[in-house]
Amino acid sequence: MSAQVARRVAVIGSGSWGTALSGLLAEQVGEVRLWCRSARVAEAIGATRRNPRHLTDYELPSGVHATADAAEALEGAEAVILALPSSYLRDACRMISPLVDAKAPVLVLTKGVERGTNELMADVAATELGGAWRVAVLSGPNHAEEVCLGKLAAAVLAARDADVAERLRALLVSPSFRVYVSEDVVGVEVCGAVKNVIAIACGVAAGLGAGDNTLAVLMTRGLAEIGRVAAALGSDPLTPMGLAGMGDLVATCTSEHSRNRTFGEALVAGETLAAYEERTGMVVEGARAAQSVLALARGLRVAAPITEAVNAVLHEGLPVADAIDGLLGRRPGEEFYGMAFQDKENH
Ligand SMILES: NC(=O)C1=CN([C@@H]2O[C@H](COP(=O)(O)OP(=O)(O)OC[C@H]3O[C@@H](n4cnc5c(N)ncnc54)[C@H](OP(=O)(O)O)[C@@H]3O)[C@@H](O)[C@H]2O)C=CC1
Ligand SMILES: O=C(CO)COP(=O)(O)O
Repeated sequence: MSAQVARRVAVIGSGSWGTALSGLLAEQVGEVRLWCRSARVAEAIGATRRNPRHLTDYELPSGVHATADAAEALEGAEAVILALPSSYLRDACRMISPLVDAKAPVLVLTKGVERGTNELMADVAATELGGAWRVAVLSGPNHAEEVCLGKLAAAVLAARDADVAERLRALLVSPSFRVYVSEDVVGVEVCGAVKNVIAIACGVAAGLGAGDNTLAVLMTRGLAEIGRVAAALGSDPLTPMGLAGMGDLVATCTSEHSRNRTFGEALVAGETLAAYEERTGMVVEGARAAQSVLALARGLRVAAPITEAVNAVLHEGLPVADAIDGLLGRRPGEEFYGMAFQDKENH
């Protein structure tokens, strides 16, 4: 890879974000090879320059070459971008592992915590592809629907190795996409996973007719929840205040583009998770993260009441009204209990 750009990078996953990011990368990179799960999708992109399943109005630049052949996608790739839902990340990493250059930096776009292991996505990628030093994560208020239109957005790219961060940042920066860097991989990942759960709660509240004050309370107490989990994992207390935390929380909890928020609204209207995902063809990561974030929080002995309520509604059959009663029945105490600067016994 040259100091600024690469000749070729691979994007693994052709959902909304993999599609939009491929277009963004094509501004800096000679060739972007986009791996699609389905040969039909790859062929359609080749023939029409459009992804038939996601962002269907978006015309991909000619520098993006779609293929369903993982070996072709990864051949000569100087960097690898993983744009898959959390449920499929480990299997996909295992599938591509023999094909990835051992020195290529790996950027994870997935926002979630793996179910069962409660591992963060960068850890899954590092285990399966080798080398935590070369694995970075990107997070922030980045709805694909807006990024592909060139509407101004910003993200934080976190890596343990400053050189890896700079090499990956150079691939992505553009006049419409600002990329900041951080060393706090864990904090950035916690923000991205937990905000999706809070966005479902906001969608439920909005669907029930909640006012702006209520939604602001949910977001702020959601940020406290993010902060407690992140602090308990030893991450930088400032990270939740940044693009991956507050920035993405606000975008996801308020945007019409958010699957998590609109799923919350659909749930109140009577739609199931399976029906929503089937209808939209997209993932609601917060529904999965509700379980794994709760398990993580319990293991760390930190309170995550909103996550607990969302999990109980989605996975334990608790009626929404009872979940709300449970949240409102909690006594409001110290605003910042359980944060880094407080005694851990207060969690
Ligand atoms: N969309 C966005 O704006 C953003 C998304 N993210 C994160 O990026 C990650 C990817 O999300 P996104 O691009 O939106 O995905 P989408 O919700 O748009 O699409 C779902 C993706 O999952 C794929 N898929 C479905 N079943 C399988 C399977 N069995 N094995 C492998 N892949 C499968 C689909 O493939 P197919 O197309 O063939 O059906 C499709 O690519 C998520 O973690 C999300 O939170 C992060 C920032 C922004
Ligand atoms: O992470 C995202 C925007 O930054 C996408 O959020 P949703 O998955 O809720 O659409």
